[in-house]
Amino acid sequence: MSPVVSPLGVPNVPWCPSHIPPAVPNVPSEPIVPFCPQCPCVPCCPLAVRAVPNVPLPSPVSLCCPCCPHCPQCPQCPHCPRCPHCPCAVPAVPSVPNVPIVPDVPIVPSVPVLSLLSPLSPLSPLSPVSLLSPMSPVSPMSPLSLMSPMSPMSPVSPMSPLSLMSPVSPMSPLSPMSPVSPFVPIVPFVPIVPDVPRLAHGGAIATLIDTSLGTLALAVAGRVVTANLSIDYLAPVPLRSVLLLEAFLQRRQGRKLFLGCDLWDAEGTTLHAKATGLFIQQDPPKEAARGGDSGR
Ligand SMILES: CCCCCCCCCCCC(=O)SCCNC(=O)CCNC(=O)[C@H](O)C(C)(C)COP(=O)(O)OP(=O)(O)OC[C@H]1O[C@@H](n2cnc3c(N)ncnc32)[C@H](O)[C@@H]1OP(=O)(O)O
Repeated sequence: MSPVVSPLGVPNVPWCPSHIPPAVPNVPSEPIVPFCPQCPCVPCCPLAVRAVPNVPLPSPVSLCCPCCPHCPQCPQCPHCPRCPHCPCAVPAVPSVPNVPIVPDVPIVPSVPVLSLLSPLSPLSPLSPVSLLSPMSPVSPMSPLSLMSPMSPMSPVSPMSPLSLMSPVSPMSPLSPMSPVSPFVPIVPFVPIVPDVPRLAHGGAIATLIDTSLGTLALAVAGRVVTANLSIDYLAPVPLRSVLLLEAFLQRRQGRKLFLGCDLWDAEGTTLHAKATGLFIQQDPPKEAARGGDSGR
């Protein structure tokens, strides 16, 4: 009997009985199916986010399954984040009023495993790093998600696609005048290839940090670009780990926003990285803003 080979060339990956097998040479025509790259089912798809035991389920939830019509029938997928029967599905996020939407903020390109959703931003589901409004459908292929718990140490649901909100006042926009604006997403990294122990790529972590800090800067000052980003990688980040990123505005000088963040494991016990970033406000024009403070 030939070894089962997945579409990604990984042998011995469990098959999903709910899926119709593609025509693969030398694969027996038994009622077993290689994992489906379109299916986020936990046991059979490397793109899935593993369920974390003892994590309270978000409530209320909005249920959707935009990408995989087979998931609802799949008995092996009780924790599929996109399955209508899964209580771990995307939590409903109320709209955030009076937050400026900046549609043309440059998006950091091309980290294929990242997709970031923000309640502040319009839908961009096809971007490698995409922004979703809270009322928008979830990017179906998003294997990376961020979620805001109510406090940095609270239990989190790694199954939820990203929402970025202030943990202090999740329903309120960040105050532009606030000296510190904490900002706590949760980030599960998942591998493209299953069951291969690897570490998260430093560039992916940098993208995560840049985007998270940029989102905070955007919430504070509108359209911004990154001028400087400095990261200390303190401990490796295993794939499939769930992370907690806490970002804060350190100070603001005219158009310049100095931000910092700490990247923890989900329990808040291991500090994986620390970073600082300088973001430059693009609006208003710099000459008008130079009426404020200066200094590097
Ligand atoms: C899921 C949701 C996602 C949502 C995601 C949303 C957020 C996305 C965040 C990602 C954003 C990016 O990655 S953007 C892509 C990467 N970044 C870029 O491409 C930026 C390229 N660089 C530039 O465009 C420019 O150099 C700027 C804008 C940074 C600065 O040019 P400028 O506008 O002419 O301003 P300029 O006068 O030179 O500088 C303004 C002040 O900043 C200081 N300054 C400028 N650069 C630096 C620097 N590297 N280090 C220190 N200080 C600096 C200057 O001394 C000056 O201080 P003083 O004299 O006033 O005191």
